[in-house]
Amino acid sequence: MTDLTHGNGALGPSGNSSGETLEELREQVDQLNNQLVELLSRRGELVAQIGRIKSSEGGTKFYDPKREEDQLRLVRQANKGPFTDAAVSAIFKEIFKASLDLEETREQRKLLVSRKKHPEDTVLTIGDVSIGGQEPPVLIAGPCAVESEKQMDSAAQLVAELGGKILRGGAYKPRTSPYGFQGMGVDGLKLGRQVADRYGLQFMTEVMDTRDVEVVSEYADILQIGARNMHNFSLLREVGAVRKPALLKRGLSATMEEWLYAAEYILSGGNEDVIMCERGIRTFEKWTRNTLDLSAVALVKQESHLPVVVDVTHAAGRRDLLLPLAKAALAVGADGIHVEVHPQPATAMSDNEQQLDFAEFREFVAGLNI
Ligand SMILES: O=C(O)C(=O)C[C@]1(C(=O)O)C=C[C@@H](O)C=C1
Repeated sequence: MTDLTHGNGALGPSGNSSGETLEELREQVDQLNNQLVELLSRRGELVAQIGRIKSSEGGTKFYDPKREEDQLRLVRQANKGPFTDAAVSAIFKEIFKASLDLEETREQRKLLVSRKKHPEDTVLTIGDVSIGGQEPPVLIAGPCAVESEKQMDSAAQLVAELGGKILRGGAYKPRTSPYGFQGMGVDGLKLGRQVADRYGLQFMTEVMDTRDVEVVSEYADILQIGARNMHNFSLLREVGAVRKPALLKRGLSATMEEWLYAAEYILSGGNEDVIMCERGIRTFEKWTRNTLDLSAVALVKQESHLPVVVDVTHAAGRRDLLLPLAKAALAVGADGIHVEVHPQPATAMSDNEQQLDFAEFREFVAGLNI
């Protein structure tokens, strides 16, 4: 039925063609409402049975868009007015939504990232490194970008010497300018892998594109998802489909809820090994590049069972704040610290304002005492 007019066209301004009074008409409407509620209850009971069948077959996904579309088609065919097809469809969509709520139990509606679903801390084991729970905090360090064998080798040697466990280094760089250094790509992945193995470290590197998830997984121990990609749901799904731990940075302006939902994308794909990484958020403050949100660290640790680390390098964008921020992060319960170190920050191909040189890194680690 297609009716684009508004109102009850056939009736004159005085309204009533049957001669019934307002009260009589309202009484009939009340009776019909009762019948509609009764029909809705019967429908609800049937749908709840459908839900039980789906659960008993091991299903966790109750939403079935095709079934809803088929029903909407039949409903539109049956519609003889006066409501428009669009109006009837909207009513049925609400019914489907309420029906879905009936099918999913409270338990099933809890997020996988939530402590309500998983009360114990998740402790990730990556090679010989454990992160989360009561494990001592882990140091993740290395250059912003993989630039050369010499640069990576010297950084990795120092990271290992000072007790770092995870070597970082970007082979694909998300740069503000398309003319900035974009990273060494696969050659950078190979270099990072070789050097990490040489010093007994795990290798973490960023994956930016769904098309690279496979090759990055081949060389890296941890897939980093950068802040700018936290909302890239295709990438999150792709990382959810692999069996490699992922470090998920919080988006520049993401709320804690959005950040946790982003992690939920990965967990719901079957990849349960996610590390949350707070790296500062955009605020009105200009003296720091970002504002480190320590409450997010404490709160996400309360709400979620996943390990949380803090990237102090990007949090403030200033070397002089790295140590106090790292100490504060550990004090509120962070499971690790992420920091960038480069043999010659001044000539680094990216982030030369923020990376520590070797002497500063030694001082930082000594001060941190982890
Ligand atoms: O038929 C189903 O599979 C149902 O789950 C029932 C129902 C419905 O209300 O009709 C509910 C939600 C689904 O998205 C599709 C249909």
